[in-house]
Amino acid sequence: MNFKTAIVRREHFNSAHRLHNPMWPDEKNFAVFGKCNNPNYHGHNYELEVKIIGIVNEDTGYIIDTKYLSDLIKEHVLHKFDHKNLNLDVEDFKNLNPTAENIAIVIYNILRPLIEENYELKIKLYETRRNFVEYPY
Ligand SMILES: Nc1nc2c(c(=O)[nH]1)N=C([C@H](O)[C@H](O)COP(=O)(O)OP(=O)(O)OP(=O)(O)O)CN2
Repeated sequence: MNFKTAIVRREHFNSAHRLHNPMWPDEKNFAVFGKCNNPNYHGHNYELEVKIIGIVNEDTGYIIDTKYLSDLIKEHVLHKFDHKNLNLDVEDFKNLNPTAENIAIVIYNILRPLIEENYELKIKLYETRRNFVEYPY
């Protein structure tokens, strides 16, 4: 039996950030990013959904063990991002604006090499209850 199915693991992390383009003057940064450009930074309670799509293994009934997936996310993503200032503490954002889009892409690029090639990986990241990003789309 070849059942292509998706399994999703949800995790969360809390991070501070500031949206800012260092190539622009302060006025333009404020005009584009508004309150998200506040130099004092601000925090979000991010909700992360990691979706793995693949064939269900006939022996286990699993696509991937959610405990294993959770441990991967914790070790490689949450450990780096949780209770951190993304702009100041996380190397991936030293030269990259930590928008929800860029955070989702960074998370995908961290996890992709850790997931078997024959599985699809999709990231959904909620920055607020009403704003979320999906990558790849
Ligand atoms: N395309 C993007 N637009 C915005 C991003 C982003 O990452 N990508 N980020 C922000 C702010 O950082 C923040 O997420 C917005 O916060 P807020 O305006 O408070 O959003 P809420 O949904 O909670 O509030 P509303 O009252 O519903 O607007 C802005 N844009």
